[in-house]
Amino acid sequence: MTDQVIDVTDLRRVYGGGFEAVRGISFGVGRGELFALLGTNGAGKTSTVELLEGLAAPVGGRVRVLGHDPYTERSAVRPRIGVMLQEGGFPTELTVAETVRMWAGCTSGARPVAEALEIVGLAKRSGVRVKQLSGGEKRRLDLAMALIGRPEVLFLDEPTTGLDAEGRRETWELVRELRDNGTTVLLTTHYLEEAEVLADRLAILHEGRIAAEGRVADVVAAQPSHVSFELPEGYFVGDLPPLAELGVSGHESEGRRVTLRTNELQRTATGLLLWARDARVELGSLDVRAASLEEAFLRIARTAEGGERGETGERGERGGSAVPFAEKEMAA
Ligand SMILES: Nc1ncnc2c1ncn2[C@@H]1O[C@H](COP(=O)(O)OP(=O)(O)OP(=O)(O)O)[C@@H](O)[C@H]1O
Repeated sequence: MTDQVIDVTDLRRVYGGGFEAVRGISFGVGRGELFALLGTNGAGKTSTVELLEGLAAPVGGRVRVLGHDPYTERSAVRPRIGVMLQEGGFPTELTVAETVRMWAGCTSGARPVAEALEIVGLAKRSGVRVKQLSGGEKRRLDLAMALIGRPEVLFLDEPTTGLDAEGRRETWELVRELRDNGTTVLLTTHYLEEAEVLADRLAILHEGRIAAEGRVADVVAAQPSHVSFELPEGYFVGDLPPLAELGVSGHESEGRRVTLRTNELQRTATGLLLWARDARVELGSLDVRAASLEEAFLRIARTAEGGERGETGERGERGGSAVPFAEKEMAA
């Protein structure tokens, strides 16, 4: 008996017209873990999650949720999972309490309605019609529905879209509590900060493939840091010390603006500043920036669009590697 609650191997999904939306992805999510699926638009997040929820059958590969095939063994899986969709689409004339009660009536072992509303902070709005709720309150109602059956696994599809900063933070707090109480959570989101704050591990999907996967810190650590600056009139990149000696792994320059990429930020920044001091060079708009998840994400998107100048843009190993792309070796 393994504690792998979601187990995906070489999963593939092809739509009617022959379009391959999911191109052989593999990942696992352990019990009580919060796993985030990030991706550029059209990367295949929803297509993947629908396979995990058992809404469609894959054309290839294997999915197991709680040890079962969610499509062919739907009745074994469905009562144990909760799904929060992007658009709940509930009748808007019913009140909040009526809506949850209706849903609870279709769910075995449902929580009491009042408890579900209390969890999502809608207790005081129970008598209000759904059409009168704010966008954020509607999202919380969607979450109440997903929680009604005390799910072991919770699928959250863009749970904070449309929420203001406070609403987003409240939802994060709630999701964290659920995870801390043992619920396994699979989250898709466009908000990098959301993944950074919540996820134990994440995968970045691009064009149906996993471009990077791992703990947030590992995905970030696989990215280079940047030092950018403007050289004074009459200076060029060639006037800098040999870049390899500064620990630089790649660079771009446009006019006098230079950006250095490095996995040794302190060495690069120190070497550059010592050179500038000794050469009496004033570096303009100096910006020293450590790697971030946003950088990892943008880099995947940019490289896929044709590659950054001066880079090879090779893909790293799929699934399990936190290293998305190889850096071009710098010639000294
Ligand atoms: N029913 C369908 N028929 C054909 N192609 C589809 C269908 N649904 C989705 N696609 C295509 O599959 C690809 C992946 O779509 P999907 O909705 O899974 O991406 P996503 O990562 O969830 O995107 P987004 O972040 O924009 O919601 C897209 O190119 C999309 O146009």
